[in-house]
Amino acid sequence: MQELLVLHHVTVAYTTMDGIKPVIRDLSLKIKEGEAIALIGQNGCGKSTLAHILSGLTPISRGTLKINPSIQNNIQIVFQNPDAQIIGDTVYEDVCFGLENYCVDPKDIPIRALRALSAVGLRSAANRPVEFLSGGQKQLLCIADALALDAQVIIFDEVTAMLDPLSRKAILQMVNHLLNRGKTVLWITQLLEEVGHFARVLALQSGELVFDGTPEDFFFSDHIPENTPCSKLGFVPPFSVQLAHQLLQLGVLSDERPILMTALKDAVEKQCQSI
Ligand SMILES: Nc1ncnc2c1ncn2[C@@H]1O[C@H](COP(=O)(O)OP(=O)(O)OP(=O)(O)O)[C@@H](O)[C@H]1O
Repeated sequence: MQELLVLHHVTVAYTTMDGIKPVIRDLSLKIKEGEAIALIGQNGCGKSTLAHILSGLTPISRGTLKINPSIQNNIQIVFQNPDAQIIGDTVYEDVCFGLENYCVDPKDIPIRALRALSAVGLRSAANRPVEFLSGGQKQLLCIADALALDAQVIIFDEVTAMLDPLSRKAILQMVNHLLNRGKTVLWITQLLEEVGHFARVLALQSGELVFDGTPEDFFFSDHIPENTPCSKLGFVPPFSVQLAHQLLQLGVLSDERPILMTALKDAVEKQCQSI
């Protein structure tokens, strides 16, 4: 798979009243076509800043960012705060706004807008004024805006924070669908149980990339839970991972490394069947 985004020793610093404050420190990273990446880290560690660098919204102070020409103007970001990106008066107008800005053929706009709204469950709210939407519905609308533009790379910045469990599940299924269509997804989250939906996990700490690997290695690289990168870096693993570690220690599981609750259930069922 070709490299789409390459960060080479990137530093971003802001001038504050206390002097120059680096928020991304000497970070190198390659993102390839079709990758499914979860980005985690505590509040203020620089996740959104990294997302803004990758989407060209934040200039870098030092280092380089190479964007593959095939994705120039084809990276979309869904922001943490939906009010920061909603422009239209109605739900339908908001999706159309982005399409018009990207000079999409006017005859294709209604089809693409309504298809994107259907994908997030807002088709029936197309004519509703945006101020009548709940916070979670506004977030779904922002996701529809990005879907309508059919971007090659989509960055989701903590988009499930305001969503109920069913909407969260639906969005994660939609992300899976995007990945199956070859899209590249960077999923920023504070919810470690979501990491199991992705193939690669990046962890940031004070602007530094402190882990880059598979979720399995992040949660299970050592059979002692306290020695895994997850615990050593101060993250609390999701309940399913904590339970899996206990079952591994008890010998109920042998070498499985389930992260999602569904995977844990499957692993336990398999063991039960073999008894
Ligand atoms: N324009 C700015 N000027 C000065 N400091 C900034 C600016 N934007 C962000 N910061 C600082 O950069 C740091 C990283 O912010 P960022 O929003 O990237 O963190 P985050 O990991 O996304 O946090 P959260 O999980 O709370 O959203 C924070 O300390 C923040 O205060």
